[in-house]
Amino acid sequence: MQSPEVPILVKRLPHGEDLPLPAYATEGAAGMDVVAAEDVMLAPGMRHAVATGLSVAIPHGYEIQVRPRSGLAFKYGVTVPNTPGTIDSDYRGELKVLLINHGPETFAIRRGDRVAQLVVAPVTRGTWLEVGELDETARGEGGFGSTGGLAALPG
Ligand SMILES: O=c1ccn([C@H]2C[C@H](O)[C@@H](COP(=O)(O)OP(=O)(O)OP(=O)(O)O)O2)c(=O)[nH]1
Ligand SMILES: [Mg+2]
Repeated sequence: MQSPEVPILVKRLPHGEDLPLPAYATEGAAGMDVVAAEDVMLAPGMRHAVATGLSVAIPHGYEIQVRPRSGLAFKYGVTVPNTPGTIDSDYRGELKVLLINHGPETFAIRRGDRVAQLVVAPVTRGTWLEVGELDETARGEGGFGSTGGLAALPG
């Protein structure tokens, strides 16, 4: 089955003019890999908002989520601290990829490297209905491990 496609307006900024647009690496990929538009030396523990050289206009009712690439996280400890980053449909500034280096070594980002992936997603907005009492449930106020630890559930 074909996935629905959402057209997104994209503008290349001067420092991103020669770079490829974010692209799906395979037919079934959920995210488009996005490349860095700058060189960055990311020392251990440091963060950086990596330029992509792109600004976008996402249709109303959609967002773009900026997610880490698992390969960078697993091999180097380099990930997105605000994952999933949110690109609002009304944002017209440069799309940036926030990265943090949790690894022990400086991570060199070269212009053109695929640093994260962009997932286009529908947005569901809520409205508040204020009440005095909420309905009772079996869970109630239990949370944060209330159902037990890592072992399988009994039975
Ligand atoms: O990884 C990200 C996250 C955000 N943004 C841009 C697009 C987004 O629409 C805007 C605001 O993001 P967010 O709402 O997460 O940040 P905030 O700290 O709440 O800032 P603001 O007060 O501007 O909403 O910043 C990025 O370019 N990359
Ligand atoms: Mg915000």
